[in-house]
Amino acid sequence: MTTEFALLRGLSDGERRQLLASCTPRRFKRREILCHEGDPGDTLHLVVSGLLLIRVATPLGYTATLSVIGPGDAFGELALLSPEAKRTATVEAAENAETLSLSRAQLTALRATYPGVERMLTDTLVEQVRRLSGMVLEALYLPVEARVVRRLVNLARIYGGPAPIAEIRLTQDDLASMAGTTRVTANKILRELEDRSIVELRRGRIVVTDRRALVAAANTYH
Ligand SMILES: Nc1ncnc2c1ncn2[C@@H]1O[C@@H]2COP(=O)(O)O[C@H]2[C@H]1O
Repeated sequence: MTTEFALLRGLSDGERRQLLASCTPRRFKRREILCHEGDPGDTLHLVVSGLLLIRVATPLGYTATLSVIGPGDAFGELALLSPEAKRTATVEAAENAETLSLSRAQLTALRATYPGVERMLTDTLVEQVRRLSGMVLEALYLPVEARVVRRLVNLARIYGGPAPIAEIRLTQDDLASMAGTTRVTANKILRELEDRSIVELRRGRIVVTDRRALVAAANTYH
């Protein structure tokens, strides 16, 4: 089955074919770093397989996991959009992964020829602004329980697809940093969910055993 890339949705079939033909297939091993925060970047990656962690250094000097991306997602577009820009995050392979990469030079050539590519880059920025303002709203106005539960719902989708049970292969530290809280608080919320038979806590992973109940719990905060 071919991966459908959200980023390429607005392109015509011809434009999409041309763009994919310019890409270079790359393979990464689990724990390999695909790019470092602060480094100059000149490659856009489309994720074909595997899951990748988006990490940043916090103002207090910790490394926080912000997000997990997987097949059909893209990363690296931000540093490409401005010539001097540095990578805004470190991207690490959570498991073996494959991407299709496109260099700045290739993208520049495609931009000059295909109008859909220019539109695609604008759409990407609009999407980033929407995502970031959503995150700010959540961080400012949702209680911590809601943030943790909503993150779990999202991660269950990424790790479990349509399956009724989702095994999220992340630590409680990762979940805590994605929800903007401490491990102690995240653990307390997870234990309450465990008491309600919604999740099971295992070493280095969180198993969502009742996704329907988890979604219902997330909806109680609307
Ligand atoms: N909060 C985030 N959620 C998802 N992806 C992100 C986030 N922050 C940065 N990225 C991606 O990580 C990439 C790191 O390199 P770039 O800054 O070029 O482009 C960045 C985005 O594609």
